Amino acid sequence: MRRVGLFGGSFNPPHRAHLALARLACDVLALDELRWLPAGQPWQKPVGELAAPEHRLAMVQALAQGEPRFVVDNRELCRQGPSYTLDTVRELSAEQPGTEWVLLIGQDQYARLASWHGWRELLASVTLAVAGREGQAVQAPPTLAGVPHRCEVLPLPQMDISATDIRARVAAGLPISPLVGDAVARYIDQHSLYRAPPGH
Ligand SMILES: Nc1ncnc2c1ncn2[C@@H]1O[C@H](COP(=O)(O)OP(=O)(O)OP(=O)(O)O)[C@@H](O)[C@H]1O
Ligand SMILES: O=C(O)c1ccc[n+]([C@@H]2O[C@H](COP(=O)([O-])O)[C@@H](O)[C@H]2O)c1
Repeated sequence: MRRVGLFGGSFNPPHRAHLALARLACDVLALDELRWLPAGQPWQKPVGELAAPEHRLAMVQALAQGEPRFVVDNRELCRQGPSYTLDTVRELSAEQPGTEWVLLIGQDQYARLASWHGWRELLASVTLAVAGREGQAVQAPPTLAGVPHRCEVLPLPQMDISATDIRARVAAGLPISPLVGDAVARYIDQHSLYRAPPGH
């Protein structure tokens, strides 16, 4: 059976921890393909400083280029309304029956999974692959106690990188290439993204 990784995010902007997580998942989980899925409306994120869909798509393409197993999928950017992962999994399952779907998330999202739209059906439809984040080891949250689900742990070394911090650094005029790579840093600079201080 084909095993395909699904990696959704606001990617505002995408950064090196995302890339490390995606590469690690491909190798450790022997994925046939990994699909990057930038979210159109990440409905649980505070609105405001979200770069336009075309910018986030271009940055993901820049970060993900050159890896044969990576596919950048823009379906959530094209869809109206809140981006629900369950909608995407349903669509993909209809397009590619007989595929095992592996959903990549960080521990921060695992902890909140029971707040996602249709989370019980989602958990029945995918295998989770979870990476620890900011010192938080992978741990099933109490809200999922007693809920059967498949979960693999991704042994990602701790990477203290967040898109929030990167946006703050851009606004403060600090360098970000080590955090996002040269191509994404150049894109952000050329399109004057994230220059206003957060909250403005
Ligand atoms: N440093 C990291 N280590 C492990 N997982 C991460 C890391 N950064 C992001 N992720 C995971 O990648 C996915 C997409 O993340 P997202 O695009 O929201 O980036 P972010 O850095 O968390 O953004 P923001 O700071 O704006 O909240 C989420 O599942 C998140 O948990
Ligand atoms: O489906 C949902 O209800 C849902 C709720 C919260 C987050 N998600 C997805 O989880 C991924 C990471 O989200 P975020 O907010 O950390 O960028 C992204 O693909 C979101 O669409 C999905």
